[in-house]
Order: sequence, then C-alpha cells, then structure tokens
Amino acid sequence: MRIDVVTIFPEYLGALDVSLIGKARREGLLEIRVHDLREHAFDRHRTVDDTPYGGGAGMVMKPEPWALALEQIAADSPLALDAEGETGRRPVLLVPTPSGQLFRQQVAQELSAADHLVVACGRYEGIDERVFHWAQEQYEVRLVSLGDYVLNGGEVAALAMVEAIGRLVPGVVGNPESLVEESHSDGLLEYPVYTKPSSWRGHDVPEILLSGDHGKIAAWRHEQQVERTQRRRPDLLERLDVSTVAQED
Ligand SMILES: COC(=O)c1ccnc(N)c1
Repeated sequence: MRIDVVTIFPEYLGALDVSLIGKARREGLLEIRVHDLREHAFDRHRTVDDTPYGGGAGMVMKPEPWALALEQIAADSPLALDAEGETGRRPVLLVPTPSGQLFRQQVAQELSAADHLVVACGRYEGIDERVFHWAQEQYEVRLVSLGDYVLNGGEVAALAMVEAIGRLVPGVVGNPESLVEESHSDGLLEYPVYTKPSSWRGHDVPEILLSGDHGKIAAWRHEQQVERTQRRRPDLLERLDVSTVAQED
C-alpha cells in the first residue's frame, strides 16, 4: 500500500518511521511519503491560509496549494495508469476532521484494502470546502473523525488512522492471529490478559487460565468480552447481532 500524507508539519509524521509501521516501510510492505504543503504555496511567504469569507475567528486553508499538492500526488499514483482504464480506480483522499464519518475498526479494515491512500492534514479552522468537491474527480474523498473532540490539526489523527489501517495490511503484523482477538475485531471489547507471575502483590491470575482446558478458557474469555462490553460500551452491543453475544456452542 502507498500512503501519502500532506501537512504543514512534516516532522509530526516522524512517528511513522518507528516500530511496526517503520519496519513495514523498510520491508516495502508500506510505502509512506510525507509532503510539506508549503512547497505548493508560491507567494513570497508561502502562505497556506487566509481569513474566512463570512467572518469568524481563525484562518482557513487556501484551496490552491492543496489542489497543486493533490494533483501532483494523483499524477504520481500507482493508480494513475488505471485512470483511463476500465477499472478507473482512484486513490482514497482521507481527510481527518471532527465533522467526518466516525473512524471505526470496520472503516480501518475497509481502507486497508486500498492501493493508495492520501491523507490531508488540515490546520487552523479547516480546509476550504471547495477542495473536497474539486478532488472528487481524481479521488474517492472520505472525511473521517476519530471521535467527538477537536484537535489543533489533522496530524495526530493521521498518525492514528495510518497505524490502524497500516497494521491490517497483510504482513505488517507478524502473527495475523493477533489481529483476530482484538477489541472491535468481532464487535466486542477484548478480554483481559495476564502473564507471569501467576500471583503478584496479592493479585492472582484467574484459575481458569491455568487449567489448560482450552474450551473452557475460550468460553471464559468470550464471557469476559461480553461483560466488559456491556459495562463499558453498551452502545456497541446495540450494533451487534445476537450470535456474536450468545455463547457459540
Ligand atoms: C483538525 O482535525 C481534528 O481536529 C480532528 C480530526 C479527526 N478526528 C477528530 N475528532 C478531530
């Protein structure tokens, strides 16, 4: 998967050189390029923002630098060859914004199948809305939110989304089994985990986990998932079908 990130703070994306995502880049599983939006602003001060039409506080990101950056990336896309082809596949333009669709594991799963993701990190009061309409021709535009809160810019959200998506790309996580039993992978929160020592400062590991009875352990873990989800995220249960909650025989 090819991922391009456009930002006025490229250094913010340095975290993508570390750990599993960094390793996947070095192994060629993920090709991640970070672009400085200011390189596409051509006035003397490399201006990327201006005052909002209609008044109001703060500044809005100008459309032209974004269009120049996104045009250059689209032209360089591995999908560019398809633009004229019958598939006509377009890169996904992922825009982290508090006004977007909620980013959930299912969205990460869906986007992990994309060939080319371009992440637009807005700052200030946001990006001129016309950019998202203009970009429709060359991109599948997806405005996505991490939750109901506001950040100073899209970079932190971009890091979270790139990690959540990138780790689902085959080969990035060493043991794909570990992706199966994570929180939200089956719609439930994950079960509690323990390691040695079995007794620690008066706190013991649940006996069932020391029994070696894998059937009972699996049943206990599922019960824990359902109980935790009921207690911490009852909203998730409303979205689930009964079979996931009911103990499979
Ligand atoms: C500037 O971006 C944000 O404030 C943002 C992005 C994604 N999710 C959010 N909840 C906020």
